[in-house]
Amino acid sequence: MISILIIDDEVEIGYFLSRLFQSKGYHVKVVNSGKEFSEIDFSLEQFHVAMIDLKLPDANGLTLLQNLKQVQPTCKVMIMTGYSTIKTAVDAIKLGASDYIEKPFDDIDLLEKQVEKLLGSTCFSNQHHIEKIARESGLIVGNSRAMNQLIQTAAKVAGKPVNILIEGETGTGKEVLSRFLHQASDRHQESFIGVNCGALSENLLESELFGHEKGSFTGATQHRKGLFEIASNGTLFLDEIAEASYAIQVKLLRVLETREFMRVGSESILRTKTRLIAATNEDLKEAVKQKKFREDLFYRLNVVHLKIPPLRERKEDIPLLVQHLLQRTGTALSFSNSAIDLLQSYEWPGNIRELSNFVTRAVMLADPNATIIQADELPINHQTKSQVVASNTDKQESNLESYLKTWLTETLTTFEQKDEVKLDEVLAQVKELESQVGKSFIMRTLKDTHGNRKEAAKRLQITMRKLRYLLNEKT
Ligand SMILES: Nc1ncnc2c1ncn2[C@@H]1O[C@H](COP(=O)(O)OP(=O)(O)OP(=O)(O)O)[C@@H](O)[C@H]1O
Repeated sequence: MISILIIDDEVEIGYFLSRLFQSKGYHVKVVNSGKEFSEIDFSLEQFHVAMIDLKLPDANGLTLLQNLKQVQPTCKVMIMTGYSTIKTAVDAIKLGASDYIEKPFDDIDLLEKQVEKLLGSTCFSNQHHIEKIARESGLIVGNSRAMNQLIQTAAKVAGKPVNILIEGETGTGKEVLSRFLHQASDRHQESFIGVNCGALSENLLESELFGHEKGSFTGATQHRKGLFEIASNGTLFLDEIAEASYAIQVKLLRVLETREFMRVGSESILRTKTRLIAATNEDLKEAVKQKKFREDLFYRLNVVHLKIPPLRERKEDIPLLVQHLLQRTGTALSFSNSAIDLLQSYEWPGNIRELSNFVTRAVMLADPNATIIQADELPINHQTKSQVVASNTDKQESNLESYLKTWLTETLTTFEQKDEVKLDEVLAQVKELESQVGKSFIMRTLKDTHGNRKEAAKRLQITMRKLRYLLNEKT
């Protein structure tokens, strides 16, 4: 693990730097005086980079630099000085420092870059750290250039105190990416809380976000903290932000501008330090043009914009994703190369969520004695490359016909049998039919709308809530 030593008598600076570098997964040791420095056992602790303040109350930074270089010659040293002159900087560099930086730190980017540069010349790389966090967040980066670039950018902005807007079709991994951003930030030990703006009514969403006082509305029997309060030191993920009503948008804007809010039914002002990540599967800019989304809120949220490409545009990621999804089911099964080829020829309108459901079903249906799932066992009705129809067991889209036939045969057989029939079971079958028919229509429409759920719900004349319900997702 990369180790960084900070030597500074200003406790706040030590704290700030340790948070900054700990959030990158580095080990950080802070000492506040020459005395504390002399107490370090360098035979036990190896440092890759040391940041030394030139002015300490009981020691000269240049002397500490020399002492450190004697015991750990490979450690790179960055001098920090509030009284930077070319002379002291040149002196420090002559004595073995690799770089210097002026205090106060106006440009944290520059500071990070300078330290990364020093680390780059040691044996560790930032890439290693990004991969570790991605793994911990359940995010497979894959082999595509687009995803790799996206994750590099995400890693760079994760630690910055800026709002982030994630855009991507349904199931592309917006929530997974936001978890990665949280994990890669210095808030990773605080809470990460997500809320789906489309899944709650306006009143419920307001109370969920801001909390409420006892008696503020019918049913408010207790006072309740809102997510801006609960996740004050952490990250708040607002999924499907375009679904937030105009009134909620106004309230969100106020919190983002002032960091202040009030619980429903209260007049006391509360403060929040929540870091906000919003996600949308529709073009928010377009929603602004159509006056459905507030422009001022859009600009507040869109400080950093991360767009996740749909799976059909990064099919080279499918092998690694499939491997991950298989592991997630706990199976030892794998897919043959031709099976992977087949999966890569499908368009996946429901993106990784659809792929994930597909893998789970393929595992469930696999021959119990098999170790490899072959292409011809896959429930994909493969017509022409890149123009695949759909899966039988998904019972979605055009295979609806075969599902209906099977359903009808099974139901008629039950009807014709003379033994006792459990009507409840038959009715459960009818419910299943309703759900599968709904799902098929939705999947077909999602394909037509390129994954735009709102548009799909509009075309099918159902609410977003119903759409999600029929897809067996969050309600
Ligand atoms: N890069 C990825 N690596 C591994 N799994 C992923 C990745 N992206 C998405 N998934 C998986 O796909 C499923 C959908 O992901 P997620 O909920 O993050 O998508 P979403 O874009 O937020 O969906 P929605 O628009 O419906 O809210 C989850 O099971 C998630 O674990």
